[in-house]
Amino acid sequence: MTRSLDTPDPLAAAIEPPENETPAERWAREQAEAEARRISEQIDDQIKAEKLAMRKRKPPIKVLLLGQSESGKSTTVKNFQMAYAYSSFLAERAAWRAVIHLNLVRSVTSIMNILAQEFPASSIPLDNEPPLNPLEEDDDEDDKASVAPTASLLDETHNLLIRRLSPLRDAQRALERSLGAASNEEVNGGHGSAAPWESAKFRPREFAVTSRSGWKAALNRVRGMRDDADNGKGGATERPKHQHRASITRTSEARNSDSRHELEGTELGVERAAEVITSCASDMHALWTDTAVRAVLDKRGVRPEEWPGFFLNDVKRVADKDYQPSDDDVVRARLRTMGVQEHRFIFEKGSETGREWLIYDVGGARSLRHAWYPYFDDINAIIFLAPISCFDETLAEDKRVNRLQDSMQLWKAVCSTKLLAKVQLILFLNKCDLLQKKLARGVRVVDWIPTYHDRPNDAPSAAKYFRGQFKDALTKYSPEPRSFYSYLTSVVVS
Ligand SMILES: Nc1nc2c(ncn2[C@@H]2O[C@H](COP(=O)(O)OP(=O)(O)OP(=O)(O)O)[C@@H](O)[C@H]2O)c(=O)[nH]1
Ligand SMILES: [Mg+2]
Repeated sequence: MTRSLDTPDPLAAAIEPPENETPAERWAREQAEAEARRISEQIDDQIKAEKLAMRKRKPPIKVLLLGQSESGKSTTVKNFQMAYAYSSFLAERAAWRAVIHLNLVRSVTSIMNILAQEFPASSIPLDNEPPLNPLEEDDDEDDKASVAPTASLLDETHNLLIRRLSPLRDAQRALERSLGAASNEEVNGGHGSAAPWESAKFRPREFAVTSRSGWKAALNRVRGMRDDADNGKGGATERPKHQHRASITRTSEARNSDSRHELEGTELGVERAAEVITSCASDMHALWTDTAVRAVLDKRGVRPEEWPGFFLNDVKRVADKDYQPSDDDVVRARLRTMGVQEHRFIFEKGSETGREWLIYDVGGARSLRHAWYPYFDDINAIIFLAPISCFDETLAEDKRVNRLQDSMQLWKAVCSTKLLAKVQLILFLNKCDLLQKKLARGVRVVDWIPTYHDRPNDAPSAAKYFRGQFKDALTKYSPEPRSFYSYLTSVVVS
């Protein structure tokens, strides 16, 4: 449709001064127009300044964390976040409660499974899951936990105690359902190479969840709903800052938009589990402090204190109905990483203030390593974690493989990867605290690593020896010479 030229222009008519405008009205109108122009120019200037700052801003630093499962990668991210971007750590802290509850319940049900074996004609139902020890699977013939029952140290009171604790199995299942696949420590299909990416190159990047998506966002939302309900507020009220943050990533939105119904299911599971945990608090404490129970665990060579995510020493606090995780609890909590997680931090202090860091935290189990390769491109540094306390342990996913040996194979593969030839490698020889404890109680390195020969069986000597092995591998396998940076670390204060 065309407009005839003598039809008045509606836009011009709209901004034309009104007819019969008085001088006072005209003055007011001109003032308003001048103010509008000033605001518009101010916005233009602001946009220009932001564009300039964006251009000047240094590119983000990209760090990839590598290492076998349970080497401490995610714990390193938490430490990093706590030290340099504490507000984002704080925003996520409450969401860890469900993970810590699951860690606690898992320890208890694992101990219950071990104790049940002390009652040969036991009427105590043995659950199929979880495994006897989160570090071990229960079908292993060599498993120390499957020692044949001898004259039992336990009596009917223990039997009753275990029965009273049986609701924890439902709580465990509810928490596992709520937290999803990452809550399951068993990794299937892990047999094979230490560096499966070598035969799986050039795969597209796997779907990456950010630290603020998935389970954390879901649980944060759940908390938000609960808070709203507690406060008698509707869903439209302003949510805490971290929930806005959770909703800005598409991935979290996509996952969480499923349905309110599903989230309510999650909420019910987590909250119901918390109630069960609170009601079992004194029985859990009684179990853990019972001398006969400790003697059975000792006899079977089981050391729950060394399990990842061990909270039984804090049972009264963690099982309290008003429990909120502390910083330290979050660092000690264990949740397996699935796929590759991208963490984005803006430094809040130090000389790097304002600088953006991207940290990629990978799943370290053998079956998850094929997903690493796409992240080797365009990376500034790799922090490689090798837990050196594990010299006498085997992989959860392949019981034939010694954990230290697996770390070494992985390190050699990373050192020799051509795509990483110019990338700075930083080695964390981690879990030094556990190494110290292990050697102090008499475990001998030479019994597991014959080339250790007659060196002193203390932590500094063992760490020095392991460090030397990793350094030699770097020199031997790097496509071109590069410096060796290594640190002895304990990323958890124990
Ligand atoms: N005592 C002690 N525990 C540690 C140390 N580093 C990590 N842990 C614990 O070991 C467990 C596993 O650590 P994570 O950081 O989850 O391991 P990960 O490398 O991310 O494992 P995946 O996600 O399976 O690849 C957690 O419960 C940590 O608290 C350490 O230096 N000392
Ligand atoms: Mg992890």
